[in-house]
Amino acid sequence: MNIPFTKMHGLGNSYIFINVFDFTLEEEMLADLARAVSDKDTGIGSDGLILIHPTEHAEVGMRIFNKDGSEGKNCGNGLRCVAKYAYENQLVDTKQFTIETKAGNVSAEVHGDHTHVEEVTIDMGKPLLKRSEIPMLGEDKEQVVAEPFLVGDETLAVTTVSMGNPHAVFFVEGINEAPLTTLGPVIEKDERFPESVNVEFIEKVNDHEIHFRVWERGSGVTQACGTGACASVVASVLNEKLAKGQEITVHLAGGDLYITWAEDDHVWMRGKAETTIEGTFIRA
Ligand SMILES: N[C@H](CCC[C@H](N)C(=O)O)C(=O)O
Repeated sequence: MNIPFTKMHGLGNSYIFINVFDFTLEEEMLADLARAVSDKDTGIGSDGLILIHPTEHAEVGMRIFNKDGSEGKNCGNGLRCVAKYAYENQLVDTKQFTIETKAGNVSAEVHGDHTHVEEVTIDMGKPLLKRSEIPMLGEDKEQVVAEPFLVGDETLAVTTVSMGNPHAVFFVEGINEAPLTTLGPVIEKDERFPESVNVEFIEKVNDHEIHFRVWERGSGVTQACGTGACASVVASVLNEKLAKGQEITVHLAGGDLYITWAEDDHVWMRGKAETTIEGTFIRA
């Protein structure tokens, strides 16, 4: 089976995009296909697979699959790439449009023209903050903010935020020493998170900047995570480290995202999206 694809990334968080407006993929092959295209040796190499699909609920739809084949419900870097692709390939004819995700619709605005979109702004909607909405097990209380979290022989302080997908955010001193590859995979699969969890370690730089590193559910260490950057700004405001209504520069390994948790509770994300490869994946 010859499958046309486009490889794109948001700050180095790369996905293989397949436009299924005019190309049919069977549902039962998607998890295996995500694993296959993501493999750097036998596939194309990426953090996962994203389908760009028609929908009656928005101008365009996005489904995201992680490197391990699991399906996520939202993807900030993926959304910016989908918006770029949709406008450049004239799936949409306006610069502002909606994109359907498994977590609901978001609004996108592309910056550029039909020949090249440089940057995209997404209204990611409102974060979900109740323990049961993350979801996270434990006594049901309004929010999980700086809650003691025993992992191994360490007691960390966890703040949880959902952007339609679950995030566990931890503040560290010295981002380059964050226990990303040691505690990341352990926390990801911790039984307190029945749907697993994306794990972020962040460090405040000043009132307008944070450093950010991520261990992603189903993909491991990635260069960037848009929903994680949104969750990290929300967590920082909840911990009174940053102020609501301010644009925050989030320094991710792959570059900077500009995130604002607005007074109306909507989270805004602005950043680049880039295309690197167009080709055909040959699937036995
Ligand atoms: N990299 C994505 C997040 C993928 C989330 C996925 N790992 C999951 O929730 O299972 C982003 O830019 O938001």
